[in-house]
Amino acid sequence: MKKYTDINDITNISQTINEAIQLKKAPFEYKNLGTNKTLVMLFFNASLRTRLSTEKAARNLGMDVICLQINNSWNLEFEDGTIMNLDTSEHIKEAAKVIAQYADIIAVRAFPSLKNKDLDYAEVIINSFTKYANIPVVNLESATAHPLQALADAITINEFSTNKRPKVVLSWAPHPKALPQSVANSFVTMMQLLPVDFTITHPEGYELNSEVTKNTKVTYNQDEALKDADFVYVKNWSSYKDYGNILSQDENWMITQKKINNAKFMHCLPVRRNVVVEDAVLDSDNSIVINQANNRTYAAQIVLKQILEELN
Ligand SMILES: CCC[C@H](NC(=O)CCC(=O)O)C(=O)O
Ligand SMILES: NC(=O)OP(=O)(O)O
Repeated sequence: MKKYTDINDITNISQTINEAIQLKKAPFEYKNLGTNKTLVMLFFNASLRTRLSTEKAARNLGMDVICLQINNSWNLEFEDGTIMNLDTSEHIKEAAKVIAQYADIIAVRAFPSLKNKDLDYAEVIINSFTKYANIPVVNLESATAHPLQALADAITINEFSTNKRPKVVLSWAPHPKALPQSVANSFVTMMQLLPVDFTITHPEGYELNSEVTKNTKVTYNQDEALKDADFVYVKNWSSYKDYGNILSQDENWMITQKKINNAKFMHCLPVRRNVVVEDAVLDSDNSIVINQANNRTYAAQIVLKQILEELN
C-alpha cells in the first residue's frame, strides 16, 4: 500500500479485514516493522479516537510518533501562484516537503470548510500533502472521507455478523451543528464493497453525493428502512445539495430502542446523547460503538503495516 487517503487504496478488502482481525489477536507480532520509522500526525481539527488509536497502532509496530495540533495561527496557502502578502504564512509546497524531512509517513486530519463544495470535494488539503510530500499519506478524516473509520466499521460488522448477508442501514439523525459528509461517504463506499444488504435513509434534501451513493437504495422513510435491520449505523451530516447547511433538526429521526429492536447500534463517536440516539440504546447490549472504537487501532495498524512493508 502506497498511501491510505481513500478506501480504494485497499486492494483486497476482505483480506485486509481478516488480517486486521489477526493483528487484533497478536498486536505486537510486527513490533519491529516500524523500527527507526516516524509517523507525523497533523490535526487541523480536534480528535480523540483517531488521535489515540493511530498513535497506538504506530507504536504497536515499533514506530516513533510525532503529533502536531495545528491551530489557526499556522495559515497555509494552498493556491498556486498566490502573492502571499495577506494572512497565509507558508505555502503547502514548503510545509509538506519540510514535514517529509522528519517523517516516513504523514497522517492528516482536515475537515471541510462546508462553505465551498468544489474546494472541499477537490480534497485540496490531503491531496496537496500527497502531491508535495512524496511520502505515504494517511487520511485521518478529510473534507469528504474518513477511510480509517470505515475500515474499523467493516471489521466490526465482520465480527458481529450472524448471517451471510446482513441488512445494514445508514440512518441520518439530527445534530445541532453542521457536520461533514465524510463519515457517511466512507461508510457508504465501504458497504458497497461488502456482502451486505445496504440501505440509506435520511430526510429529503440530505441526499449524499450521487457519485458516492451510486445505485444504493435510499428511502426517506426511516421506519421502513430500519425494518429487520441487523446493523443500524447512525450519523448526522449537513446537506450536500444545499451545501453545508442544516435543513432539519427533526427529533423524530433520533434513534430509539423501539425503532431498532434487536439490531446492533453503530456510531463512529463522538455522539450527542438524546439528540442522535437515546440513552437506552447506547446503554444497551445492542450498542457496539465501543467495539468500533477499539477496532480503530487495528484498522490503523493494518494500514500502517501494509505501508511499512512497501517502504522497507
Ligand atoms: C468522527 C466524527 C467527526 C465529526 N464529528 C464532529 O465533529 C461532532 C462534533 C460535535 O458533536 O460537537 C464528523 O461528523 O465528521
Ligand atoms: N470517530 C472518530 O474519528 O473520532 P475522533 O473525531 O474522536 O477521532
